[in-house]
Amino acid sequence: MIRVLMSGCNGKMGQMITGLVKEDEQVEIVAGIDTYTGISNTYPVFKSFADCDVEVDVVIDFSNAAALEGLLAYCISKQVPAVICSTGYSEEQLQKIKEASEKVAILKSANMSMGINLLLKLLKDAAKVLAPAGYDIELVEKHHNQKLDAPSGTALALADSINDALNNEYNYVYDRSQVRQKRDSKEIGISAVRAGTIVGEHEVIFAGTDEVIEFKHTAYSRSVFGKGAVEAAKYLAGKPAGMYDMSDVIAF
Ligand SMILES: NC(=O)C1=CN([C@@H]2O[C@H](COP(=O)(O)OP(=O)(O)OC[C@H]3O[C@@H](n4cnc5c(N)ncnc54)[C@H](OP(=O)(O)O)[C@@H]3O)[C@@H](O)[C@H]2O)C=CC1
Ligand SMILES: O=C(O)C1=N[C@H](C(=O)O)C[C@H](O)C1
Repeated sequence: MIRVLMSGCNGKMGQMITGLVKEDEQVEIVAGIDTYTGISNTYPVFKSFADCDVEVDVVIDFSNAAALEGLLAYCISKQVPAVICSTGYSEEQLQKIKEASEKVAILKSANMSMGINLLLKLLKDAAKVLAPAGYDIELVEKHHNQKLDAPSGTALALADSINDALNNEYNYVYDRSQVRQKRDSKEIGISAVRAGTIVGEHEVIFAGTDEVIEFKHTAYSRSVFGKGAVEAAKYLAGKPAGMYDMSDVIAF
């Protein structure tokens, strides 16, 4: 049995995974970390990583960027791999994650669904054909009204995947409200909508002269993220130090 420490266990994703692993014979949650204490679980819940004294094989984190320091310190000192699914990290925090991966196994992914991870690959091919032909690239993401960060981690990952295929020559434009000039051809526009209970929608638009191609992914349930995270935890438990992502877990 793989013993999971669920970071953010009392949040939307933490509770989704708590439900999912009840049906899984290979994985059990043996402890949780959360600042919110309004939910009672079948496992002990600690307010911080420093308080956790339960032995675990892997951490799954769906909490908040503010939890990163404690998470990395715990994983390095206990030599426990981490599946990091939270979003909204600063450049400095991303660098800390990279440095930590030299000491312990880390799998970081802003989106654990199969669909988005396939899209990350497909977009590279599309961008290599369409960008040189003069197509403009825009991304629109839509999420629920409780989401803290914008744009979504997934939107940034999709833009990075496209930009990577285009020699990283593109700049990201998040807010056009103060812009008083025409669109530059080497930009990727990224727009965010926050409304209701939308689980997650990402649309990538390649717009040329008289022709538009759109790639769209819609998550109808958080289970697509939860299932991916549990598979990632099974994959990562026992792995040596290094930086991993969902392309290591999902074979296309
Ligand atoms: N990679 C992926 O596929 C996905 C990633 N996400 C990301 O996962 C994160 C969590 O999402 P979601 O479950 O919807 O959010 P929620 O706000 O529902 O849950 C987060 C939980 O973490 C707790 N928390 C906040 N700060 C800390 C901290 N410093 N230490 C410990 N616990 C903390 C929150 O408590 P409190 O309420 O007291 O703040 C809350 O209970 C977000 O960053 C989101 O973008 C979400 C879905 C899919
Ligand atoms: O906060 C969410 O809900 C989600 N966050 C992730 C992100 O920021 O990309 C993934 C998913 O879209 C849901």
